[in-house]
Amino acid sequence: ILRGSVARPHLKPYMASLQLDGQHICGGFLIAEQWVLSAAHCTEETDGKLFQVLLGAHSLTEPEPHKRLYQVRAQFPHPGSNIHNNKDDLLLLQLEEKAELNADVRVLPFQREDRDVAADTVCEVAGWGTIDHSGTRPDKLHQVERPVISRDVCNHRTRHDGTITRNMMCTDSRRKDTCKGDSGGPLVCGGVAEGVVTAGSRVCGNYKKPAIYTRIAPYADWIDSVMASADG
Ligand SMILES: CC(C)CC(=O)Nc1cccc(-c2cccc(CN)c2)c1
Repeated sequence: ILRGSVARPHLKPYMASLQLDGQHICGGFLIAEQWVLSAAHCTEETDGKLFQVLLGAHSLTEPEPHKRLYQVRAQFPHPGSNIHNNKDDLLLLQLEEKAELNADVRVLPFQREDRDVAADTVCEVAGWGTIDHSGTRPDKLHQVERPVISRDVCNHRTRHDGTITRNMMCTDSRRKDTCKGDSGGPLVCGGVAEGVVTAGSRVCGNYKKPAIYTRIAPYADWIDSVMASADG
């Protein structure tokens, strides 16, 4: 998160850190006791290895009461996701067991009504992604508030030039923005997850390249079907 602030500890108890060999790679969030939602492009550099999922954390390194690293039983990238574009950039992770829910570990509801969030709505996004242009990675969770911008503005020739589909949404990226390592985290508007951070142009803090999110509502049926099929 560029030019945000340190989050209030454990006030975003749905946040997950997707890790490989103890290193934070991407964000994610708890959508059910045994399920985390993130971004499919986070698996681009994992060479087929499964993530480990850290829940209940504020600091990535310090001991905290309800912090716990969960093994992943299976990962389900959306079948339409690919490395060439941001389409269907969603990843469902089934935890090896149900997460123990408590004050620091809680499920975040996601939007099921497929209707655009109004432009200028101020939403918030959090993550352990880089916090400056030198690529400094924070130990503590950061957050930032960002206004939604309309799909038409985001698709302008000088911005994302028509690549933003109905299944995506954008927020203003002037100065304050998401960045490397924030992918997979939720865009929360009015306490509900409306979008999942995607890397898009992999540029941060440039107003010409608004932040892009995969809208969740259009994928509610896919999410439900994967959870139902794997839960048995
Ligand atoms: C395997 C993946 C972690 C590789 C990757 O995602 N790289 C990367 C590099 C630079 C910026 C970003 C990035 C992320 C989230 C939002 C944005 C845009 N604000 C950029 C992402």
